[in-house]
Amino acid sequence: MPGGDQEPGSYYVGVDVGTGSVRAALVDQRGTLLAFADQPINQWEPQFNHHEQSSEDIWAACGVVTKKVVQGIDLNRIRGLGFDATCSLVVLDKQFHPLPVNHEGDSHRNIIMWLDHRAVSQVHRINETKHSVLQYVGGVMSVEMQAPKLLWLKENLRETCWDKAGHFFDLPDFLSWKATGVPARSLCSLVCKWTYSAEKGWDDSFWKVIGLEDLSANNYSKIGNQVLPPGASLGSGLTPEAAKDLGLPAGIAVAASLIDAHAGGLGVIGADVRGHGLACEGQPVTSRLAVICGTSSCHMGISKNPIFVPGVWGPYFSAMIPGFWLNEGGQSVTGKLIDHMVQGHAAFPELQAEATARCQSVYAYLNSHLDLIKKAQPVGFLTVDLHVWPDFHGNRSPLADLTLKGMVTGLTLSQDLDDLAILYLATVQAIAFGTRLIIEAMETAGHSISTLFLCGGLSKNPLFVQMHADITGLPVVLSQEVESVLVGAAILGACASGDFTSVQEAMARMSKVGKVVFPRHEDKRYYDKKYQVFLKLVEHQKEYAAIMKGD
Ligand SMILES: Nc1ncnc2c1ncn2[C@@H]1O[C@H](COP(=O)(O)OP(=O)(O)O)[C@@H](O)[C@H]1O
Ligand SMILES: O=C(CO)[C@H](O)[C@H](O)COP(=O)(O)O
Repeated sequence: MPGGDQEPGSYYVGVDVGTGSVRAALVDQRGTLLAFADQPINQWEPQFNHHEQSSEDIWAACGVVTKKVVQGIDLNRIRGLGFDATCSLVVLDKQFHPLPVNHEGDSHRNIIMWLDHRAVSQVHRINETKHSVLQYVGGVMSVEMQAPKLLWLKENLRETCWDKAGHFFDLPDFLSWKATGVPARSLCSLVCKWTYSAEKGWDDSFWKVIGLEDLSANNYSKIGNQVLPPGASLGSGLTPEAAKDLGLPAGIAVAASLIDAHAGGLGVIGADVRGHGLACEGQPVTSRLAVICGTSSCHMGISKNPIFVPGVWGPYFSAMIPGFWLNEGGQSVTGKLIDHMVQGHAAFPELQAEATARCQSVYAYLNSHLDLIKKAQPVGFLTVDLHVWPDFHGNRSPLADLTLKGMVTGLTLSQDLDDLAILYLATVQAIAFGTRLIIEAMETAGHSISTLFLCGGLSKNPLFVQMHADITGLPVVLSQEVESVLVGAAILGACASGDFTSVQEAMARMSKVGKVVFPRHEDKRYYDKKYQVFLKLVEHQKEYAAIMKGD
């Protein structure tokens, strides 16, 4: 029933595998979430900067959440299933069994997570080649992409992993393979993380020059030779075995997947904004920037023609929305950084006790505490002499420098709750200044952005949202459904089912504006000054590094 005129009551299941948990939702054809469930997933950090997960654990968690969201409903109404996930590297042997990605030989831990920075030496050597594929990742390959991780495995775990490996999957593609038995890869993962070109396919010379020419054997069968656009229907749909694991009907359509940030983009960027007084109303969708803020933040901007933004990933053709080029800016740790700052503070136990006593999250408690201590001034002004540089895990965009570190200036001897709240505020502001820096880089290169569309766990934090509006000077749109990434995954399932003729049509029907947060222009002068300090911080950090390198 193309054209969105399907019978009332058609449902789609979206599954979102984030860094910390797996979420599922049952979504109707208007994009409304009818049921939601989540389940935490394990992470291991056997050494500093090594982060691992288990594909078996993750698949089991998928089954827990999908079974919950379809409880009590007529399963015959479910027409499609879509997955999104973090861009982590899954390693399987020739029989599709997990292989260890660690020196301990623990094959349960067969995923190198996206935020793993073990392959620093490998990525330096890859960047030194100056190969032309690097133009399409902002000029510098990130240690978080798959090529350096593959090279690390070859150089460090040759016998236990590399020689035995039969299949290297991006996590979103692992999930769609597990569901259907079809080892096809999504254009999204291969273009964004594996140097595949939508127009030219794999580049043999790249894999050869970095020492991984063995991957080109059998027409790249280990890393993917069947490539489908996100939302395309896979094989004969959900296999009976996977149907049992997930508690869903066998044979329902399963879509080629998306990386989680890209699913968030799909879930928010196409909404009808009429009547909200936004500058993007009546303007091309290219004036919108989707910002997906979870453990990390990803800044997804699209264009009709390729735009090369130094230090910002892409341009990637058709990797998120078919027919559009995508630039993806990012900050490697945002939610993780806020949690790190808050949980590491001496007053954290007191904060936890206070928040628990009021049945609030620690963030809600901190936000109301800041309102108490701000007195007559705007809350953001509490950080007049406290400034943070947020790159505790290197800079992804636009500086593309993984050696950068976090900085805080303005510390005192105070260890009380006020001190914790103000440090938390300065951290949230630093993340928003990072977004401003990314937007400026994108605009200098040719983007013209008038409106932000935020989603992900951090968009549940009103302070985080207001600071993004105030510091960028742009209005922030929040979706009607807080779990917009899951709407994006469900849009994939809806497309695979054939209920919509295109991703664009499904986006227009299923993503909806909820709330709009406008910037407080009266505070602009203050934030401009803080931004000047922000830029000085990184300049000074580079000077310190140069001094320490000198004789
Ligand atoms: N209710 C909330 N209020 C404020 N911040 C939140 C809330 N829920 C989650 N967060 C923040 O969002 C981050 C996790 O976002 P999420 O989208 O769940 O991550 P991921 O997709 O990476 O697993 C946490 O690190 C936390 O800082
Ligand atoms: O690289 C990314 C997208 O291209 C993301 O940062 C990565 O997938 C992790 O996402 P999240 O912060 O939602 O867990």
